[in-house]
Amino acid sequence: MIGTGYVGLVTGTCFAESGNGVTCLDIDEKKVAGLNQGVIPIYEPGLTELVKRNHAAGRLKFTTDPDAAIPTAKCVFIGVGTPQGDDGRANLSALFGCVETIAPRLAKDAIVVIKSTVPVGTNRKVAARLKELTGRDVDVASNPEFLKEGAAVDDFTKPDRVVVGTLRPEVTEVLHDLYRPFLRTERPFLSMGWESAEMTKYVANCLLATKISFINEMANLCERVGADVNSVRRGIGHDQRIGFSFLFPGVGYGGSCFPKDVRALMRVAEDTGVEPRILAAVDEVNDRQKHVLFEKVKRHLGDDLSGKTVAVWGLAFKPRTDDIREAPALVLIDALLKAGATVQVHDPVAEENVREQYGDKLIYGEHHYDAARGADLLCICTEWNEFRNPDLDFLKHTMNAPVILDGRNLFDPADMAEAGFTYEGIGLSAGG
Ligand SMILES: NC(=O)c1ccc[n+]([C@@H]2O[C@H](COP(=O)([O-])OP(=O)(O)OC[C@H]3O[C@@H](n4cnc5c(N)ncnc54)[C@H](O)[C@@H]3O)[C@@H](O)[C@H]2O)c1
Ligand SMILES: O=c1ccn([C@@H]2O[C@H](COP(=O)(O)OP(=O)(O)O[C@H]3O[C@H](CO)[C@@H](O)[C@H](O)[C@H]3O)[C@@H](O)[C@H]2O)c(=O)[nH]1
Repeated sequence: MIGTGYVGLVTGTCFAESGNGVTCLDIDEKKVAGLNQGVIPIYEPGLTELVKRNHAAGRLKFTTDPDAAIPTAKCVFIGVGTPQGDDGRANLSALFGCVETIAPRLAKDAIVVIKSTVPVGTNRKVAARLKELTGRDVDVASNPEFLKEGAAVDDFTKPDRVVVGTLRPEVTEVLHDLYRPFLRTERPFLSMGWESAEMTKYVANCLLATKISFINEMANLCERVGADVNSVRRGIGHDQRIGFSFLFPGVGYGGSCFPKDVRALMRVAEDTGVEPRILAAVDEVNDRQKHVLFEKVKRHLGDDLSGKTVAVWGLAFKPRTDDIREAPALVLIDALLKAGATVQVHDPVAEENVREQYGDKLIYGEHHYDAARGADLLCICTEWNEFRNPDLDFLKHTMNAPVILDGRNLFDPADMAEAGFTYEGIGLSAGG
């Protein structure tokens, strides 16, 4: 397994858990040294125990040495990052770097499996490059990953479906066998061509992102017309054609996937002469949504925030992860700092990552109540469970003013008014 990030470490560990011998290869020496000592570089529920158990059992190894990982492998999974490049396209330099590394070391019948999210055409290019480098046809399979951070182990071991794109049925069979332990209870294993598998990953993410931007736009509209988006959600969600999932309004989607994948598919569309109108709107609505809380802050405290203290609860792009890539909270924090505010923050697990980026520009509360102490206003950016039932009386008396701007709609406006708070969510109305 090449790459020990969210996808690589979870995939490698879960394959080891189902009885396979897995060697994880990464270029990050610190990460690999840590993993060999049981230090898990990311926060992901349930992962630490699995890594430690399989490492101790000798089924899961970590190395920076390609010679220790590649020559004996029957399948070589590539799960390195494919971040957004300068022009919005996916940057595939790490992926093709791996191809150069593995080519001279590949066993004769090894299958190369691309797990990273890659634009259409990439598997074909990888196969062509491997042929140039090895002088033979190497089996290449597309196997996009659909796990969510914060629920990665669960998603991997109980997938809604597994998608593989291959050229040969024999390759499909090897991957089917590998995934069989996770496919009991009739979970589908879907085999298709390279291009379809590559597109499936982008289409899934872009549709989910579209739902979020759509409901965010509707929430903003609800606010203007005095409707309540939660009531509207109930009103539409029971229609089985619509459903309830992924229609929670908020401060915009973040993370290492949706933002970059929407933009990468836009570039693919443009490159092939299709104008990506919906994708462009999804991206633009999301960028704007990340500023909605700051606009609300200014309405409450004015444009100049010097001398004001603003608290921010939740820094990760979603709960149960320490990942702050493209996190909406950071857009808010940047705007608050620029306007002169003192910013006091708390996140149950992402604080260390934020500290690396912001240092002493922020005040870090050990507890969420510490971050709110003395604040003129509290913003909520991530729906961590521990934020859902605060001691409102305590909060009211320790804040400088009882004002909450809730980017995740954790509370009922009527309850908050009764508790003596000025409270605004996203698209909420006191009338319900
Ligand atoms: N994070 C998710 O939830 C998620 C879910 C599904 C798919 N994906 C996709 O999976 C891929 C990986 O994402 P991630 O979040 O796990 O990335 P990540 O940034 O967390 O980890 C990538 C790892 O690859 C390593 N690496 C980079 N170049 C290398 C090389 N040449 N050899 C060995 N190791 C190398 C890095 O050191 C790092 O440890 C991306 O394409 C992403 O779009 C991510
Ligand atoms: O109703 C919703 C659902 C999500 N979000 C936001 O959307 C972002 C992404 O959330 P989520 O999808 O849960 O997390 P990711 O870990 O980014 O997972 C997505 O991206 C992965 C990487 O490609 C895919 O594998 C997953 O299937 C896909 O859900 C977060 O900022 C959430 O706050 C909302 O605002 N409203």
